[in-house]
Amino acid sequence: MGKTTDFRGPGARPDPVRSFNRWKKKHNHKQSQKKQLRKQLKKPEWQVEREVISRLMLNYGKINVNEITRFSDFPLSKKTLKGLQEAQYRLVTEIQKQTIGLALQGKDVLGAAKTGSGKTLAFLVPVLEALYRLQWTSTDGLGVLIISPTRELAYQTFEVLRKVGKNHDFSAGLIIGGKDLKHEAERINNINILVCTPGRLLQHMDETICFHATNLQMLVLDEADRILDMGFADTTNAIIENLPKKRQTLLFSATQTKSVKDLARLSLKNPEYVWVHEKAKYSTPATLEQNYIVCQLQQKISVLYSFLRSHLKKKSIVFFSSCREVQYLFRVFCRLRPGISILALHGRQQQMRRMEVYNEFVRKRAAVLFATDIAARGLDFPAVNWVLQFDCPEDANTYIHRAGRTARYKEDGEALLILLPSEEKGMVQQLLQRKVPVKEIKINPEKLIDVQKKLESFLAQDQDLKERAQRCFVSYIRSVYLMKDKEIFDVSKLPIPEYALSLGLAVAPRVRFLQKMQKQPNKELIVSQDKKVSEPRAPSLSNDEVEEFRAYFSEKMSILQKGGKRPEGTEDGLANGISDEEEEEKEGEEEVEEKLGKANGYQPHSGLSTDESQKQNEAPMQFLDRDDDNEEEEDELGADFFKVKRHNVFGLDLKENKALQMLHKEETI
Ligand SMILES: Nc1ncnc2c1ncn2[C@@H]1O[C@H](COP(=O)(O)OP(=O)(O)OP(=O)(O)O)[C@@H](O)[C@H]1O
Repeated sequence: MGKTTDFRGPGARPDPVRSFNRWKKKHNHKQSQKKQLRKQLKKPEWQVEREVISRLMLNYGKINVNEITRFSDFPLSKKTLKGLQEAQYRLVTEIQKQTIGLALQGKDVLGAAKTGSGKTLAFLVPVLEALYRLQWTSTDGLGVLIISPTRELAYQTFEVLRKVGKNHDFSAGLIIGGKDLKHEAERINNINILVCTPGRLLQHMDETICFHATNLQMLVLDEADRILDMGFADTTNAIIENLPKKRQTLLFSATQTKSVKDLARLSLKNPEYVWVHEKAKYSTPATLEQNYIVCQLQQKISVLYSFLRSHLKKKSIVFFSSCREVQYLFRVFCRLRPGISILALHGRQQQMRRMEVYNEFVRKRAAVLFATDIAARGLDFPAVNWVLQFDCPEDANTYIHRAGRTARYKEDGEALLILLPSEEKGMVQQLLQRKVPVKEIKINPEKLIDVQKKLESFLAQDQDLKERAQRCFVSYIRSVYLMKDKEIFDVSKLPIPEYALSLGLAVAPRVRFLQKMQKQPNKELIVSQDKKVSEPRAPSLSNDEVEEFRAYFSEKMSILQKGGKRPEGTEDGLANGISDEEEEEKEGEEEVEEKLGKANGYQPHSGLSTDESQKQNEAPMQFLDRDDDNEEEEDELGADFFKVKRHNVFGLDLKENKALQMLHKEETI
C-alpha cells in the first residue's frame, strides 16, 4: 500500500483507512505470535529443550575467557545456573573461568590450581552440562564417572553435586566402599553420575556382573596427584582400560608432578593444559601465613598442648603421620582437657564414624581435629583458622595439601609446621624450591606448658592407655623409618628414650629394627657389585624385614581381593580380645597403608568396628567442657603462645629464613 498524506487540520476525524491499516498490522502480529505459541505448545518438551540446547551450543564457540566474570556469562542451562545461584555461587574463580569454557567445547582438560581455588565446580558444571546437552535420562545408564582419591573427598564432591545439580533430573550415586558390595551392585546401574574411589570402582568392574560403562561420556579424575601418591596408579590404569575410548576426560590436581603428567598422557587426548598459578610467586594461597618452629621430639606434645591452650576459640587441624599417634594423642588430650572440643579422623575408623566426625567438625565454630593424611587433600572444611603439622610431611606436596585445608576461597589462614632439628634443613629447602614461603619462628620457653608428668600419671593408672602409648611410639618410629627421603628422615637421629618419656612411658618399647641398627652404629655402607663403597645412606630394610612387610601385605590383600571384609570388631583391638601380637600386625598394616600407599589399589579400610561399639569407646571422651579450675593459671600462661602474625610475641625476633630471602631475590631478578 502507498503512502497517504493527511491535509486536514487538528480536531479533524482520523483517517479510517490509516486506522484500519494500523489495526491490521497489530492484529497480524498478534495472530502470528499466537500461531507460534500454539506450534510451540504442540512441540514435545524434549524438542523445545533441543532448540534451547542448540542455541547454547552455538554460543560455545563464542566463549571469550576475558569477558567472563560470572557463571551466567557462560552459555549454561537454566537448571545449572539456578542450582549455582541457589548455592550462592555467582562469580567464577580463575580456574573455573579458564576451564569451564574448554570443557563445554568438548575438549580434554588438565586443570591445575592452588588448594581451595574452586576446582570442584570447574568440573561439576561441565559434567551437568554434558548430560543436559545429551538429554540424558535414567535409562541411558552411566554417563559420567568422577574418581576421587579418598572416601571423604568423594562424599564432599557428591554433596556439592547434589546441591548444584538439584534442578536436573539425573541420578547421582556415591560408591566408596565401607558398605555392602551387593547393596551397591543392585543400584549401580541406575546411576547417571557416579562419584567413587578407585579401589571400590575396580572391585565393581571385576565383580559386579551387570556393571558396565559402555555409554560413558565423561571421566573426571579429581585430585589426580593424590590418586597417584596413594598408589592407585595401576588401579586407575585398569579402570581407564575398561572405559570406552571415545569420551571426554577432565583431570584436576593441586600440584603438577611428573606422575600427573604421565597419567594425563595415558588418559587424555590432545588436552588443554590450564595451570592458573604457573607464574604465581608462591604455590600456596596468598592469604595463607606460613611458619615453622624447630623443637626436640620430646617437646612436641607440650608444644601442641600449649598451642591449643592459647587457641581455644579457633578451628584447627593437626596432622600426624600415623593412625596410632592420632588414637593415643586424641585420648591423652581429651584427658588433659585443654578446654576445646577435640575430634579425631583417621583410616582405622569405620566409615560411618569418619563421616560423623567430618560433619561434626564442619559444624563446629571452635574445635581441633587430630588427623592423618586422609584429611590432607581436597577436603573442604569451612573456616579453618590453623593447620598444624605435628609430624613433618613426607614431601613438599603433602605439605601444600595439608596447609591448603585453611585459607580457602579468599579466606585467611595460618599454617605451622613443627620440625625436628634433623628435619629442618632438608624440608625447608624442599619447601622453598616448591615456592612455599615459610618463615621460622621461635617458641617462647616461658609459655611452654610441660605435660609429661601428667601423661606419666595417666599411664600409671591406665594399662590400656599405656599400651596405646607403646603402639604410638612404635608407630611413629616406624613411620620415620619408612620415609623415602633419607636426607630429611633419619631414624638414627631420633632421641628414642626421651621420646618414650615424653609419651608418658618409663621405658622405651622394643623396636626390632632399631635394635638391629644399634648393633651396627655406623650407618650402612652400600657395597655395589663391583665392590666399590658408595655414599653412606640412612638404614634401609633388611631382606627379613622386606619379607615381613610383604607377608602382611599379601595376607591383607588376599582377604580384600577375595572381596572379603576384615573381621568385624571394635576399633580397639584389645577391647575385642585381639592379642598384642595381632594388634602389632594390624598396626604394621596401617602404617604400610598410610605410608606406602595401597599396593593393589583396593581400599583397605573396610572398617574394623561396628558403629555402636565405636561410639561406646569414644563418645565419653569426645567433647570437653572448657571450664577447669585447675587450668586457669595455664590459660593465662598460654595466652599469646603462638600469635605468629604479631611481632615479637615470643620475646625473640622473627627470623626470616635466609633461603627465603634468596627466593625473594630470585624472583625480583
Ligand atoms: N565461584 C565460587 N564462588 C564462591 N565460592 C566458591 C566458588 N568456587 C568455589 N568456592 C568455594 O571455595 C572453596 C574451595 O573450593 P574447592 O573445594 O572446589 O577447592 P579445590 O581447588 O578443589 O581445593 P583442593 O585442591 O584443596 O581440593 C569451597 O568452600 C567452595 O564452596
